[in-house]
Amino acid sequence: MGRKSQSKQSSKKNSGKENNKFIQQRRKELTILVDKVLRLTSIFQASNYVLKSWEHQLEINALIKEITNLECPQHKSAQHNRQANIDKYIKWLSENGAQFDGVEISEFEGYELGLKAKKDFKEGSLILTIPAKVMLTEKSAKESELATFITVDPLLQNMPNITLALFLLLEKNNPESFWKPYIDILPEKYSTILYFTLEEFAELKPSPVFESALKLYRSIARQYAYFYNKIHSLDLPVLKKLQDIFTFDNYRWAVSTVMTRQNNIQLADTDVTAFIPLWDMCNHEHGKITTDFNKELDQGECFALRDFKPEDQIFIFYGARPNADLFLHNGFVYPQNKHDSLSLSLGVSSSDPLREIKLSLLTKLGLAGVTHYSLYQGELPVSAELLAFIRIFNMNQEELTKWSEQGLPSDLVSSEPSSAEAVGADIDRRAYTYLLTRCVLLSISYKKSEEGTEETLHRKNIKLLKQCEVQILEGAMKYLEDTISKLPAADKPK
Ligand SMILES: C[S@@+](CC[C@H](N)C(=O)[O-])C[C@H]1O[C@@H](n2cnc3c(N)ncnc32)[C@H](O)[C@@H]1O
Repeated sequence: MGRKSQSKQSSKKNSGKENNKFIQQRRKELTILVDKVLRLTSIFQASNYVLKSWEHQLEINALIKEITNLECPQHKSAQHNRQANIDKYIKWLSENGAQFDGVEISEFEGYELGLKAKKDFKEGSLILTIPAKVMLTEKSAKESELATFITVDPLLQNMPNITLALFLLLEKNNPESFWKPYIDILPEKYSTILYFTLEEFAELKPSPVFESALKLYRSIARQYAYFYNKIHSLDLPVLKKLQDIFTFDNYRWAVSTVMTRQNNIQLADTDVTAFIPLWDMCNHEHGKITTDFNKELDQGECFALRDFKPEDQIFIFYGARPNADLFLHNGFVYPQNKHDSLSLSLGVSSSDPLREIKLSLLTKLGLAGVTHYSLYQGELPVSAELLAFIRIFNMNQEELTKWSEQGLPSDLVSSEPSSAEAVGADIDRRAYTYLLTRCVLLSISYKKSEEGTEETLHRKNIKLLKQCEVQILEGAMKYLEDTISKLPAADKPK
């Protein structure tokens, strides 16, 4: 061997050593950061936690930023063009028995991809059939090499959505994956809150979704830290495969894919979390559930929720879910949402001298542990539970004693005229006026809230969400004013 090639080899060896040293150093730094995330996200969430949650978020965000800086240079996935992968996807679906005659995948402004009708579909007619074999499910995960980890991990045993996210990551990294054509048409990133900047989180205020979003982010950061530790400490071949691909960025992608696309299907009498290809290309509109799993034919079936004409976008109904839920878990807001509601945080203060008796009445009605009540969009904004709470909250000692003497004071949880009569206009006037004041103050706080100027998809969604919440408040204020004005004149003082 010549001197030149010897020195080449030794310099290669040296650079290999350097590289190893660098990787080890990076691992060490990551382990320290991940431990900090785990500790921060495990802090007991006391009742005054809300006050601290923002400070907490700042700390967690700073750590995650350091983590992604260390992780990402090596593992940034190459940009991919979804459109370019559609043909292969369609071929794979056809070859595996999916039926979708008269339907094509197309881009729609404001929706990314969706399904387009190429022929007439009458309401109730069959649009798609998707055989179980192309579905990527928690069952597929349990039958894969991931099973060795699932059986020893308590979190995975109880959380099929996380199992599915880890399985998706493994399959994404497997060039031979049966689901490769499916995985290749998935979005590269999402508009879920896992992709929000700190400024965007802050702009959510005063929406109650602000707290839920921080909570969700903390929970995913905690999961990431938990699995990072497991993946780098347990001696399982499948975890070795995950070591290089399990980054925060990849985990939030996998979790967001699950959040925005998962479905539940009944396989052999058990509920299974699944990705259903093509079906999950349908965007949401108001309607009814028209998708089902046909056990006999072992396939998912999707029927038209209304008439669709050629060139129309084909929508499905994602279920009766408020915008807060769609925003948090699906990364969009549906302004015409007939199932929208606003969550109000209400409780009896620890300094209230009538706290005990109020709590005991709430307990009788099964409302003792309830900390949030819904205000609905539409004609009847006050739920029965909210009405019961505001009635009890506004009672005096004498009224509380009287209502406590009844076995089950069910009239309190009803807005029927006979119940309203039993409760009396005095209590209801105080109750409705209290709620009206709450709504007025809340709606003022929305007007004062700050908004960013840059119009990103995240900001568009935040703005829409807050507009929908203000609409619910305005509807409720109108309803409450009307209701108060129709109450019988005040009872004469005794
Ligand atoms: C099951 S996927 C539907 C296909 C998706 N558009 C795509 O490009 O892959 C659900 C996602 O589609 C988008 N989406 C669905 N319905 C929507 C709607 N009514 N308005 C805006 N975006 C919607 C949201 O990003 C949501 O997370």
